[in-house]
Amino acid sequence: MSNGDSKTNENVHTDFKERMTYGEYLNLDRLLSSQNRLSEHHDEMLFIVIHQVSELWMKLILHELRAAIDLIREGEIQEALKMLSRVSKTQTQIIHAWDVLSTLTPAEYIQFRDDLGQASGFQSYQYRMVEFALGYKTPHVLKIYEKDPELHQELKNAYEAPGIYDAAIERLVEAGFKINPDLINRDYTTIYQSDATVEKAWEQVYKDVDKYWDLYQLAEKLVDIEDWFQQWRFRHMKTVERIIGHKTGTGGSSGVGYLKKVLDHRFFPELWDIRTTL
Ligand code: HEM
Ligand SMILES: N[C@@H](CC(=O)c1ccccc1NC=O)C(=O)O
Repeated sequence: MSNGDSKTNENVHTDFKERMTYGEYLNLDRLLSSQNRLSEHHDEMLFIVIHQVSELWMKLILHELRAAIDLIREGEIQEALKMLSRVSKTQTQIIHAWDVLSTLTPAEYIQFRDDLGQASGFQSYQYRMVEFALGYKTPHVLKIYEKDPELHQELKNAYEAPGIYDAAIERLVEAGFKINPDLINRDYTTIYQSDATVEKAWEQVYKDVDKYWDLYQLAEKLVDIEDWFQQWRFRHMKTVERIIGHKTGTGGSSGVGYLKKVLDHRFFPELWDIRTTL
């Protein structure tokens, strides 16, 4: 029998866990020493924190989206819906960040803008991963990361993988709808184009909600996510307009003009079109 002097590995682990502090668990040392201002300007702290908070929320969104895509592909719609609800709630949080950032005036921002060099949100790889998961695959985006092979590979994998809408279309096929065969195992590196057979299928789902309850709920969750995503894009564009007007962006784009143009893109086009045809 043990006299209590020798501890098993499990006990050592438990002891560490018991002594572990809040700060250790959350890695706060690293998290809270990562707000390194390049200028002496007071408002640069706001600028950094808003971006970091947004990136943290994007980390959660990606975590949930990827798991949801896998579950949809496995036919576990109800479990996926729970994750997608969390995604859209998180999107509302990121959108509220724009209210805080709007307190930054053009006169304040211009004082540290030059210090940012060519850095730009354009380079946010998590943002691109979210776009990829939602099926928006723009080839110019991959080039940005060519200098970092590991990251480039990770993005390329996400670029080549089916997005959430492809997974939803697989479910339509599985439910017995006649879907254009070109869409099955299509080249996922291309941006999805609206398709008449998919539109017909969604129309049926919305006309017979009781029969297709899971698909109907999934469709509405996708609409939520696209809606909030577009609202994020819109608030970004308006905040940028209010802070830098029509100056060109540090990332080399035309600025507001570019951000307005991106707003034209639709992720799940048929789910919007059926609102008219129903
Ligand atoms: C003062 C605040 C901000 C300004 C003036 C600004 C400006 C811009 C501009 C001009 C672009 C176009 C690319 C370029 O040429 O640089 C851009 C892209 C982008 N920004 Fe911001 N931004 C601001 C805040 C933010 C914040 C808080 C985020 C959150 C992470 C963000 C994320 C992005 C992303 C993801 C893109 C790429 C959008 C796309 O390609 O569709 N930006 N931003
Ligand atoms: N593109 C912005 C700069 C900017 O906003 C930015 C710079 C560095 C890191 C993140 C940024 N945020 C979003 O684009 C500009 O043209 O002023």
